[in-house]
Formats: sequence, C-alpha cells, structure tokens
Amino acid sequence: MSFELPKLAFLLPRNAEYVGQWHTVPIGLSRQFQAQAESRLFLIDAALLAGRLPRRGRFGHKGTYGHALLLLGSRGKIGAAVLATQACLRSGVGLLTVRTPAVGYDILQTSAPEAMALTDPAADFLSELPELTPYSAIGMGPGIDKADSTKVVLEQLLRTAQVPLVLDADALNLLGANPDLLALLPPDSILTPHPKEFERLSGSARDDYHRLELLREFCHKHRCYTVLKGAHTCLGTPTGELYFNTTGNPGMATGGSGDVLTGLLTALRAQHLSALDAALLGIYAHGRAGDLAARHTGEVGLIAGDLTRFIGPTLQELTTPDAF
Ligand SMILES: NC(=O)C1=CN([C@@H]2O[C@H](COP(=O)(O)OP(=O)(O)OC[C@H]3O[C@@H](n4cnc5c(N)ncnc54)[C@H](O)[C@@H]3O)[C@@H](O)[C@H]2O)[C@@H](O)CC1
Ligand SMILES: Nc1ncnc2c1ncn2[C@@H]1O[C@H](COP(=O)(O)OP(=O)(O)O)[C@@H](O)[C@H]1O
Ligand SMILES: [Mg+2]
Repeated sequence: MSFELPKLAFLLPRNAEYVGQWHTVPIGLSRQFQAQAESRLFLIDAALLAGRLPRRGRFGHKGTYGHALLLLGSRGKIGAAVLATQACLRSGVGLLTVRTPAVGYDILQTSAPEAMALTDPAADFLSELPELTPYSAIGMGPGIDKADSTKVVLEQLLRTAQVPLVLDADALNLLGANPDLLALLPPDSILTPHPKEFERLSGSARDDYHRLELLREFCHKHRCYTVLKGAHTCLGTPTGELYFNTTGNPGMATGGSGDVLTGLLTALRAQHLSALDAALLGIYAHGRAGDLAARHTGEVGLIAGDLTRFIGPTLQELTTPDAF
C-alpha cells in the first residue's frame, strides 16, 4: 500500500500517541492494548507475537510438523516455484511436496532436493489436481498463470480441500475473473493479494482508506484472512480486525518476494497453527527476514532468494526471544 506514514497515524486509536516513525510508535503497552482492542486496529510487532510460535519439542519428528503441498509454476515462471519451495522448507514444515507442470521437474529436484516433486501431466501449466489426502495444508498460486486447465484445478481444489489453503498470485486473479469461485472458498483460507490483485478481487478503491474498508468487507463476506501486501502490509480478518505490519523495507520491492511469503505461510498452516497466528507470524517474519537480509546486501542489492536465508533465524528469534 502506498499511504504516507503521517496519514496512517489517523488509523491509530484516538488516544494513542504517534511520533514520526511508524516502526517506533511509543505507546505504553497496556494503553496500546486497550486502545487497539477498542478500534480493532493492531500493530504486528514482537509483543503481539509472543507465545504464538511453539517451541519444537525434543521428540518431534517430521510427521509432527505437517506435510505441505504447493501447487506452483508454469513455463517461464518456475523461479516463483523455487522461491516458494525454499521458503516453505525454511519455515519448519516436516515434509513438502511440490506439484508443477512437467517443465518444472528437473529444476525443482535440482534446486530444492529436500522437497518431493510431483509432476503434472501437462508440460507447461497445471492441469490436474493430485490426490490431497496426505497433506495438512495446501498453497497455490506463485507462477501458475491463468490457463483454462489451471482454473479447473483451482475449482477442484476449492471444492475438495479439507485442509487449510493459502492462495496467491494467479490463483487470486482466477478468483477475481470467476467470482462464482469465491463462494467455494473454505473458511479460514489465507489470501495474499498485492493492491492490484486485490482490485481484481474486490473492485477499485477510491483511495487507500477506502481500500481498507473494502478489505474489511471482503474478509467478512468470504470468511477469509486477507494479507493486503505492500510497504505496510495489512491483515484483514473475518471478524473485522486490521493488523498492520511493522517489519520490512523497500529492498523487498523485487520480483519473487511475495512468492516467498506464500511458502512461509503454507508451512506455518501445515504445522497446525491457526489462520490468525500463521498470518501474523508469517507477515512479521517475512518482513523481518527482509530487514536482516538488507543488512548484508543493502536494500538495493536485495533479491527474493536472500529472504529465504533469513527466515530460519527470524522464526528462531520469535520462538526463543532471549536467544539473540
Ligand atoms: N522468477 C519468477 O518466476 C517470478 C514470477 N513471478 C510471478 O509472476 C506472476 C505475475 O505477478 P505480478 O504481481 O508481477 O503481476 P501483476 O500484473 O498481478 O501485478 C504487478 C503490478 O501490480 C502493481 N502492484 C504491485 N504491488 C503494488 C503495491 N504495493 N502498490 C501498488 N501497486 C502494486 C504494480 O502496478 C505492478 O506492476 C505471479 O504468478 C508471480 O508469482 C513474480 O513473482 C516475479 C518472479
Ligand atoms: N516498500 C516495501 N516495503 C516493505 N515490503 C515491501 C515493499 N514492497 C514490497 N514489499 C513486500 O514484498 C512482497 C511483494 O509481493 P508481490 O507483489 O506478490 O511480489 P511477487 O509476486 O513478485 O513475488 C510483499 O510481501 C510486500 O509486502
Ligand atoms: Mg505476487
């Protein structure tokens, strides 16, 4: 989203203080909680996330941490598949299977050998939904394109999935172009549009504030969690809360950053976190990984693959706050 910081301050509850930097809103914690609860506007910061990411148990095994399925890629956009795959693997999932069109098989097996590859019968686009029983969460979208055959896969997924869904990119654009599919959306799905994708889903907004109203309405109507991505990513919930992220930097304005978020969120949902906890943790960790990456690369040199390297330390930081 592109609203300026001083304007964003008006979104804060009336009795909250705002001095300059959105990242350092200096409000007493108890007052902040009380004010935010009244207005249903929240900041996603470390305090909000405390205790939401369980420690890994000493006797955990790969079966403990879920099995994610990612439906990804088309000819020319297997890079998006690789980025989402690597992010998912770095986010604690026990097992990951990735379904791509045949063109993606060698690339994925080489670039992410930790993931199992499942090849669609079609060469260039997803055309068939695989058997879904083994999986604890499913992500679909990065790089998939909008082929008719892929629309059929999405529709079958919406009709048959019994596990949490994360939808991004052309999965969202297909929903926007076929609004009847929105009625099939399973409750508590997470959608991750950028403003252009959100416009295709819910119509154009007069301004940034109107877009937030549309976000509230959309989440309520479709009983979903929607991550409206941008410099200040905002999570809308089915019950009307809006959560604004405090991490991330302009270095993340680079192709593939959003694909990384899809992998991260799918991994957290596969590990049986609630939609709200997964979305809050995923949004914050994604931005924080970007901030850590930028310390090494600078914002200008940051590429999406750098984000995946810092997801692990970020999630560790959230799990054990005093370890860093
Ligand atoms: N290496 C790869 O294979 C890559 C594949 N990608 C895939 O390419 C497909 C197309 O995605 P795109 O999002 O590029 O295409 P879209 O045409 O959906 O959206 C791009 C446009 O959205 C607008 N937009 C985006 N963020 C905005 C913001 N914060 N504020 C205002 N406007 C904003 C801008 O006008 C931008 O040009 C997706 O499937 C994606 O996953 C991209 O992720 C790039 C990398
Ligand atoms: N200026 C910025 N500050 C912080 N985060 C940003 C900025 N620009 C983009 N991002 C983040 O990068 C990601 C871009 O996602 P998306 O537009 O879907 O990219 P892609 O489809 O190329 O992967 C989003 O998570 C967004 O919040
Ligand atoms: Mg995207």
